[in-house]
Amino acid sequence: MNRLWIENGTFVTMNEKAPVIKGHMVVENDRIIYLDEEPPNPLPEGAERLDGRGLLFMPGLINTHGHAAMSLLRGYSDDQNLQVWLEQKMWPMEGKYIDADTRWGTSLAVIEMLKSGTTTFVDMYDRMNIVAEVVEQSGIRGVLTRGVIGLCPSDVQTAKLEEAKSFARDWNGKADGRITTMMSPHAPYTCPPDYIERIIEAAHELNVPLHTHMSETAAEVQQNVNDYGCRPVEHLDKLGFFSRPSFVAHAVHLHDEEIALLAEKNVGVSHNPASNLKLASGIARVPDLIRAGVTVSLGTDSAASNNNLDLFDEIRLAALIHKGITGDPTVVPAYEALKLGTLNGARTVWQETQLGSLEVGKKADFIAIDTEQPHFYPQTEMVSHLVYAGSGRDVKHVWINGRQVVSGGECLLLDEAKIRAEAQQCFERLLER
Ligand SMILES: N[C@@H](CCSC[C@H]1O[C@@H](n2cnc3c(=O)[nH]cnc32)[C@H](O)[C@@H]1O)C(=O)O
Ligand SMILES: [Zn+2]
Repeated sequence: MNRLWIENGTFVTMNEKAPVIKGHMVVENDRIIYLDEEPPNPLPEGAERLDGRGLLFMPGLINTHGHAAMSLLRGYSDDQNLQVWLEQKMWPMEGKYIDADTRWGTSLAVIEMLKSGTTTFVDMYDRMNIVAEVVEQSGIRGVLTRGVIGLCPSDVQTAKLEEAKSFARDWNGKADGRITTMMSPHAPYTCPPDYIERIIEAAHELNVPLHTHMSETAAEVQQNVNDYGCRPVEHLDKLGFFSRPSFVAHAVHLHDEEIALLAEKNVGVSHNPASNLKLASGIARVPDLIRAGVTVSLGTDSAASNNNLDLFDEIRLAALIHKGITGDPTVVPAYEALKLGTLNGARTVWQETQLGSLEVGKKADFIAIDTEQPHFYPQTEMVSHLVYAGSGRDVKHVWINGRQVVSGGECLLLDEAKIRAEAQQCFERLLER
């Protein structure tokens, strides 16, 4: 049995009953078994002890949308809109990817996420067996899905669908339960309606949730109206997408009725503010979504449209841009922003009972922030400091499923120098290929 006793720490729990606790936490194997102001009594036998002074402990961040392997394309195409970026820049390069690119691109993304405090990430990509292997090895938690683009002959569509099904079936619950799977049409504009229906049917068959990109740009919404006579929300609803547990990425361009429908059907929204700003897609109606009762969480999208995978940036952006665009400084206050990156992420990926807050009985997925730095002083409103002054660079230690995966800012289970070197080489070879 493994026990860890953290003494005299500050815990931002994200549990509304006791949001900040100065005290002690005990982890046994993969779970939190004690969290209180008083020291545990009796003292946990044989526990490793950690002096929590100067550290702030909080739940690991949950990144609910991304494409990890695209980190190889960081900086490859900046300052373009989605359509040009995707069709003229990303797809041609991704078409040249080989297994090694996915492996080292994903590994690069995973070390970046771990070191900046993300303990669970959603990944929609291809060659997902490789992604799952990286997840297995790195200790991170992944909600993984083989996204499919259906702009191809029907035999290729079928082959991709079968690959996505096998992946979802084979890897669900693997890596000590750290991996769960979903099915995903890439987007309504890249998958014909009958293909989306087949994907939904497969999700029913396998009993897994659904994920997709939706209403990211105004142009995409207009195209949907031209092609199918309705906007993407209605389109997906008619196809039966929301009949399964599901969440969508972006949801930037929404009418009131669409927000109401997402709330009614319990569809989560992964808000990706940096990616949406950089590709000039727009700004999602986050305060309205929250007010309507939609579960909003945060995603980085890929490093090719962000350009980093530090979820603290998304938290800060979510807290700032909606104030700016609504003219109301009370929207998305600090605690709410932090909740989007933690508890709401857990809710979005259907793991709210296990993740997203520090509570007895939940999984031990948590991070330690080094608060002995000028930007955390005076040490008063620590939630405010985390959101408005903090960043992923302040993360010192990370535990996932009770296992320490980052110590003193270094990944314990992955060779960071090798990953950086391999990623560099992969990119150079991609350019030559
Ligand atoms: N290559 C697969 C699809 C993989 S899903 C991941 C896809 O999402 C694309 N992608 C990444 N970011 C975004 C975004 O913000 N909006 C739409 N697509 C994106 C990315 O370029 C990649 O092609 C196939 O052909 O079936
Ligand atoms: Zn995306």
